[in-house]
Parts: sequence; C-alpha cells; structure tokens
Amino acid sequence: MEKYLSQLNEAQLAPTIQKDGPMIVIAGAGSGKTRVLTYRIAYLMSQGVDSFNILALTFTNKAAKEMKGRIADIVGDGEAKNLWMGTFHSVFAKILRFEGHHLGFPSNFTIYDTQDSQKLLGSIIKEMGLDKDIYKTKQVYNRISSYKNNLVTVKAYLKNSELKEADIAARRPRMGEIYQNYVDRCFKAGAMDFDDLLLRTNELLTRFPNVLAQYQNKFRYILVDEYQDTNHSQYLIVRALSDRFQNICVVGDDAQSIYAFRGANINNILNFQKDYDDVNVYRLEQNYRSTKNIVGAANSVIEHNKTKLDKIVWTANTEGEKVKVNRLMTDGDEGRFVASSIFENKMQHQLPNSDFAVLYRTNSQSRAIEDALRKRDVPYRIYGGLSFYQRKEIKDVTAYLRLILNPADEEALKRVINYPARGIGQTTVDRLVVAANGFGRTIFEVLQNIDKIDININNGTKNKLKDFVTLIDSFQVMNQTANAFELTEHVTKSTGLIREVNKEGTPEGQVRLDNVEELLNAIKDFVEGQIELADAGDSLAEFLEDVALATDLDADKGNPDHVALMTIHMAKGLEFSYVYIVGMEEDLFPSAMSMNTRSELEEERRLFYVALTRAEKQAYLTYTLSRYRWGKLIDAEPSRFIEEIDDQFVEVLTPINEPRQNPMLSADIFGDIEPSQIRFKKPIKRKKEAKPAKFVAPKNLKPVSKSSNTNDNTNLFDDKLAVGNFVEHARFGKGEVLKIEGKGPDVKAEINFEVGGVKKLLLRFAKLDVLG
Ligand SMILES: Nc1ncnc2c1ncn2[C@@H]1O[C@H](COP(=O)(O)OP(=O)(O)OP(=O)(O)O)[C@@H](O)[C@H]1O
Ligand SMILES: [Mg+2]
Repeated sequence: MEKYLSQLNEAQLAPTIQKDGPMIVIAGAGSGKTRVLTYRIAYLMSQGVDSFNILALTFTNKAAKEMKGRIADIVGDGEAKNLWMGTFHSVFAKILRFEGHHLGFPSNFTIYDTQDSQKLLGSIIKEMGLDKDIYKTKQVYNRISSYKNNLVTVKAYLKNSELKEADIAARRPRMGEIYQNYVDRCFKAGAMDFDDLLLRTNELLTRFPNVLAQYQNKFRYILVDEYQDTNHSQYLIVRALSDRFQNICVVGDDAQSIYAFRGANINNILNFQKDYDDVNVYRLEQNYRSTKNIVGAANSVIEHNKTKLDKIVWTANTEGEKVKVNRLMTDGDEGRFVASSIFENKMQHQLPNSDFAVLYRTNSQSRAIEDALRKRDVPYRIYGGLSFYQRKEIKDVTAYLRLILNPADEEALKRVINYPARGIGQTTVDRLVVAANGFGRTIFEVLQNIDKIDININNGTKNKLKDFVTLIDSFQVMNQTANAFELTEHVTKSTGLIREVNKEGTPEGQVRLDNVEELLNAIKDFVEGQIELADAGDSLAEFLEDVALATDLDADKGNPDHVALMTIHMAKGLEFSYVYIVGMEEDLFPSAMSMNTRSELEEERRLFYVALTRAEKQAYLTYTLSRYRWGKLIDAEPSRFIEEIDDQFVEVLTPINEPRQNPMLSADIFGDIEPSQIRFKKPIKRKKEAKPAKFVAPKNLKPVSKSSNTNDNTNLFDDKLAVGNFVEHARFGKGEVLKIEGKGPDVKAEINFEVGGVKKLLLRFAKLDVLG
C-alpha cells in the first residue's frame, strides 16, 4: 500500500488516509478526485475495513468497473469483488430486489426504461381522452420525473398548490390524475421506472427503520464521486445511509455541475458542511491531466460565472499547444476538418484512435462528423445515442424475457403479443387493457381467464390469445431448468422472431440479425460469468437488470480502438489526449433553450468548462458560418464562450477552405490583418460564401521532382515549391499551390486539389510530387 500512497501528492494523501468521519473534497477538473476515491477504498481495506462494508457510488457503471479494476490491482481480485460499487440506479435496483417486497413489489420487478415509461404515459393520455398536443408525452414524463426526484409523491402533489398551479398554467390541469394512473399502472405491472429506483429506495428507508438500520450497518463507509450532480432523492439516500457512522466521503467540483436541468442540486455540495458534524474540507489544486494552455483557457472561461466557489487550479505539466479555434463554412466542412485533423494528428504523433474524442452539445450534430470519419476510414463510436439495448429488435427479444419472468409487465406484453404477427389486432389489445383496468387485474391474468369473462372478442381471436398464453407458459417451464442463454435462443427461434428480423433479406435486416446474435453472445458471456448462481431464474433476472440500466458508455463492444463521439454531458469524468469541441455557435452552445436566465447560461458555461477540461494535450474548437437547423440553413455566429477564453491561450487557425485568393473577401472581413491574428473581440458575422472553383489540372503535366520518403521534406520544398506550381498528392490528386507560409519545419502550403478542394498541408509530412 505504501507504494501506492506515494503516487499521491500531499493534498491528495490527506483525504485518502483520513479513515473515519465526514469529509468533502472540492477541487477542479483533473486534480485527482476520482483517484483519491479509488486509493481511499484500497487504503480502507488495507486498514482492515471489510470490503462488504464499503459502498461507492459513481457516475457511470463504466467508471465503477474501472475503479474496481484499479483497486483489484492494489488489494487483489478476491477482496475487490465484494465491494458495492456502481451508479445510484444500479446499486439501489439491487437492494430493491431484496427489499422491494416490503413495498409490495416482486423481487423480479421489471425496470421500465424511458421508452417504456413514455409509451405507458402515451396510452394513459389516450385512454383519458386528453389532447396529446397539450399533454405531450415527453413533457408529461419530464414533469413526473421531476416530482419523483424531489420526492413529491402523488399524495404530496395533490396537496401542493404551487405545483398544481404551475401545471394549470401550462394548460395541463389533469397532471395529478395522470400521475396517479401512471403510478398505479407501474405498480400493477410490477415495474419501476428509473426515478422509482431512487424514490422507492427513499420510501423503503423511511418507512422501514429496520431495513434502514440493516443497510446503515452494512455500508459503514460510503464514497460518492461527482457529488455536485446528485439530485435531492440521491442526496437523501446518502444522508440516511451515512447517518449512523458518518463515514462519508464525497468529492466534486461545483464548476462541473451540469445536470441542474435534470434536478441535480448544486446546494448538496455547498451545504455538505451543515449536514454533518465536524466535516473536514479538502481542496486539491494541482491538475495532472492537461497542459498549461488548456488549464489556463478553462480557468479563464469559468471566471465569467458569478455563482462559484473560489478555487485554484494550476498544473506543472508542459505549456503544450494553444487551444485552436477554426471557422468553417458548413457542418460538412466542419466534419471534414475534424476528420482530417484527427487523421493528421494520428499520423504525425503515431497515436491510437482512442486518444481522440469529438464532443458536441446535442446528439444530432454527430451525423456530419460520422460521415467525414467514415470517408477517412477512421473507426469511431457514438456513445449515448440509441444504446444497443434500446434498439427495436433487442427490445423485442428482451420483452419476451421480461414477460417470462414477470407476466404482469404490461409494456413487455403489449410489445410482443402480436410480434411476430399472430393476428391479434390493436382493437383487441385496447379491449384487453380496458378489461384489465376494470377488473383490477393484469392483462396476462385477463388472458388466462379469457373464456370466463365477458369481453367483446370473437372466438377465433380468443384462440390466438390462448395460444399466446400457452407459448409464454411453455417458456416459463423451460426457465425452471434451462439457463438464460438456452432459453433466449429457444425464444428467438420458436416465436419466429429470428426469421422476422431479416425476412426481407436487406442489409438493414442483416444488421438486425447481427444485433440479435450479439445479444445472444452477451447473454452467453453473462451466463458463463454467473456459474456460481445455482438458480437459473436468477441469472435471467440479473441479466435483464443490467440491460435495463446499461448506458451505451458502459458497453465495451466492437473494435476497442475508436474515436469517441459523444455529448459533453456524457463526457464528464473522462479524459482524452485530443478533444474536438464542435458547433461552438451562439444558440447551439450556449443552447438557445438555456439562455433565458443567468443560472441557465452559467450551467452552459460549466458545460463548456467540462468539455475543455477533458483534453490532456490539445483542444480544438470549431464553429461554422451557416448550419442547418430545424430544416433551414441559418447564419451562425461564433459562441460567446470562444471570446471568453483569455487570448493568450488561443490560436486561431486560418480557415482551411476559405477562398483566400479572393481579395475582396479578405479586404471585406479582415482588412489588412492576417486572419490568424484576429482575436474574437466581436463575433464575426458573415454571409454564405462561394467555395473556390474546382481545380482542373492542365494537360501534359509531368513530375519534375519527387518527395523523399523520409519525414523531412522541408529542404526539398523550401526552395522548390512556389505559388502557382502544380503538384500531385496520392489521395487528393493534382492541385495548384495557392500560398506558402511558415519557415523551416513549419512550412505549409495551401493547395487547391482536384479532390476535396483547398487544403493546407504541412510540407514536412505531405507527400507531394511537383509537376511541370
Ligand atoms: N498524484 C498524481 N500523480 C500522477 N497522476 C495523477 C495524480 N493525481 C491524478 N493523476 C492523474 O490525473 C488525471 C486526472 O485525475 P482524476 O480523473 O482523478 O481527476 P478528477 O479530479 O476526478 O477529474 P474530473 O473533475 O474531470 O472528474 C488522471 O489521469 C489521473 O490518473
Ligand atoms: Mg473524476
């Protein structure tokens, strides 16, 4: 352990080895907060704390896995296994499996994901005969989610005139009824949504003191990462569990609080000292992640926020390159710039793809980047789009599995009752739902008694329904003996699902088929890792729980060496050598929807701070002059955040695809100044410009000199290459030299190529043949 403790600086060591009592580490990005948590857990174990008595809550399951791996390196595999570590949702889902019966939930309760919840709300709104343009499912869902995260139960809602008035003002006076129906239907279906996992845990710990005492005793040491983004519900759970022993260590950075829009409460971090007695407050100031330029840039940005704790962040790392800002014409150009820059940096510094990340404000921005990366054959992965487990074909298979385990699961049943098609129409399903609601029974119970009840369904259809029940029954019987993999394989075959996904034999169908196969592989892996579980049924339940809580960030699928594409929200806590932040435009970032109040704008700024501080070596910011938004091409202005970075940390790149040979244009915009000298004191707003004419090479050009194969072409080109020369490049074809700039190893040429238009190349690396 000594050896490991020496890998911490003094400031980090103190919270790591304070064994007991409440403590908070407030520190800026990259200062080692997560490292402190990791080493602290290992330290506690080395001091004789039983691994069963430690609970660590992280922001993603991936972070938990990595932390566990690191701890296993220090203390050994066996002990690390017993640690309770994961996101709030996954940890408390596990506890609810054991304890949910106190609240009337079966241990095999289903977890409804957002899609399931919204579908259920959609049908409730329809059944109540409400206008779906006013009662928009998504908004209703968000509203209910915020009640739950603030522990406002239906009962509390009905007593809360403020909330009710807000809903009436939003022309939704029947929110209370919807909320009630939704809670009832989830309960009847034996289902909890994401927010219930926290809300019900709170209910459990409040209503059942014995249960609370049991878990207080179990979790004698509690650690929370990214504490600044806990919501009220999470805060109360941590408080309750740590109340007895008060061995609570939370780490966070108020400057990185970016989930207020989802109910995160920055006051949790600000008030921590009031919640416990004798809190030790630790501060870390040295950043180990980033260069001086990046740390300086990030510090200068966050300075603009009024609401913040005073913090110092400095680094002993090298100066590094300045934060590079580039302006492009369109999002297509932006994508191409990012792709070629990644490509060049990769080649120049011999780096793996996984050293690069592209971050954006909204998911829809990924498409242009993807297109460009694909053209360059750069492998990439999008995180946080539709997660693997949310794809239709995967949800169809898992719906069968959910139904086998929990026949009350209404959303699963509705999903598969007529998939693959077995002649059971929507009207029949609607009648079943009405009957189930009328009898206070589940739909499956109605199906089991279809002959005994009075329901307007013809005999032919009744027979089909009975066949469906028999089918599910047979799967349940199989589940008694077979493992999850055998069962799933059998389900996909015997229902005809596997045939259905690729019945057209199209490439898309093949992808769906591959996905189902991938799911089977995942289940097999899971089953093989679960052999110690004697009860086959358990392995299926556990697998489904992992599936429901899986975010795309957690899955490690496919080629591990890829460029990561994700929203900034997803990137919290992560680090990459090279980070490209795209779409740095007003109304996009900061988002038009978050500029109404100072606090919203400050949250956007914190988001930018998070984005910048992901970079270790180099950060690029790009913005475009026009962008398609809501189907229209609009003029875009550079984000105010670019201006907010202190000039000394920024370098403005000459826009690569700008028609520099047009003197009107340079005069118009830059006067006599080189664009690279421009600082963004005022946003530069311009109209759409024409691209340079496509280069067509004159005939009869022949090579007059060839670039050497060494990495140093400087001498060759320093004197030989001149403006007006024709050259040839292996990939871009022939081109005309428009401009030469720089000295020695930094000589660059701007060349208008046949393929891809104007490019700026560092001659040291460009393999060019001069033609004459
Ligand atoms: N004392 C140290 N010596 C060397 N490297 C360190 C030290 N402390 C932290 N690091 C490294 O610095 C990087 C940032 O650390 P870490 O991720 O723990 O910071 P953080 O404060 O959790 O950042 P964030 O706020 O972004 O979550 C990591 O790569 C970590 O391994
Ligand atoms: Mg961290």
